[in-house]
Parts: sequence; C-alpha cells; structure tokens
Amino acid sequence: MLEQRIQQQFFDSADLKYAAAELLSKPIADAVSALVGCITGGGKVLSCGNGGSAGDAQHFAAEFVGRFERERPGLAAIALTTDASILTAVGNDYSFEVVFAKQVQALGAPGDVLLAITTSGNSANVLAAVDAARQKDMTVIALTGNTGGKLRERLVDTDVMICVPHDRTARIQEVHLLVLHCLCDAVDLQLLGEPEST
Ligand SMILES: O=C(CO)[C@@H](O)[C@H](O)[C@H](O)[C@H](O)COP(=O)(O)O
Ligand SMILES: [Zn+2]
Repeated sequence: MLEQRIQQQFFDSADLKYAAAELLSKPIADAVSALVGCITGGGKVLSCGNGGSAGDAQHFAAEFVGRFERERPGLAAIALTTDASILTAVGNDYSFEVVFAKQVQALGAPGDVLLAITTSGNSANVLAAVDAARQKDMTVIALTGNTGGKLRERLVDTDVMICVPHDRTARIQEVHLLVLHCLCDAVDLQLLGEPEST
C-alpha cells in the first residue's frame, strides 16, 4: 500500500515532466536568451524564492558561480536567500515582504536578471522583488505553477514566464529543478559551443 503510494508519486512526477516538455521548451529557450544576453553584457542574475524555492534559488546560483557539467569561468549570480543578517534585519526593521525587494534595490542594475521562483505565483516578497526589478530596468524570469498567480499580471513582454501546469507545490518544484538544469545546460552550450564528445 505504502509502496504503491510511493510509486504513484514517481509516476505523477514523470507524467508532469512529459506534459511540461512540450509546453515549456519555448519559454525555457526564451529564458536562456535572456540569461546569455545578461551575462555577455556584463550583468548578473539575482535569484529568490521561499522554502523549497529558496533552495532552488541557491542551487541555481551555485551552478552559475561554480559550474554545471562543464568547466568554464564562473557566471555572476547571487541568491537573495542566504544572508541571515540581511534577512533578519530587513524582516525585523521593515517587513518580511521586502526581504528580497530591498536586496534587488541595493544590488540590481539595468540589464540584470531577476530569477523569481514561486509555485503559487502569490508570495508577497517575491512579488515585491519583481516590482523592485522593474524599477531597476531588469528582466524577470518567473518560475511558477498553477496559473502563474498574481505574478503573471506583473510581467511585461520582455520578461519570461515559465509556468508549470499543476496545482501541487511538490510536483511543481520537481519540474522547476529540471527547468533550472535545462537553463544551466543551454547557457553553457551558448557560451561554450557543443561539447567535444556527447
Ligand atoms: O518545499 C515546500 C513544499 O514542497 C515548501 O517549503 C514551500 O516551498 C513553502 O511552503 C513556500 O512558502 C511556498 O511558497 P510559494 O512557492 O507559493 O511561493
Ligand atoms: Zn518541498
């Protein structure tokens, strides 16, 4: 019984990945163009999200700054979820709603990218970060689920929405991780060319 339930989670996750492959390949390719344009123009990526998505934001920044699968110079990315002093000071002195927005305001510059990760599309601090990115003339890449929530209404034509068509946070997050790896793989391909042996 329990094993059946576990197997069902694998099947559901795999089904969603199949469904998302066709739907998301175009927006993911658009996001790659935005990232490559940002990096080659001397910009940086700021990433944010809550809970599991905070982990995703850090995972992405680690693979940009460190490496993904191929050797290359580090690429500029900062996860806005990691500095406990900033998060507690801003959360305590202002509100939790602006913990990411304050950092975008301080660190963001025109041409930078905000990678905003929220499965509901409704987290207030992520929405505020998007508003702050807009003020800074940054491009937003939004990773969401469900319908894209309130975040969808905040995006403009030059932004990219990657919306996983599911209503369960865990399943959406599982696809988000795959999307992040697709982004890293494709950015490396654009910057370095085809690998010598594949
Ligand atoms: O990882 C999980 C659930 O799988 C949770 O930690 C989850 O990320 C948190 O509840 C977040 O606060 C959800 O925020 P969001 O994705 O709706 O923006
Ligand atoms: Zn989780």
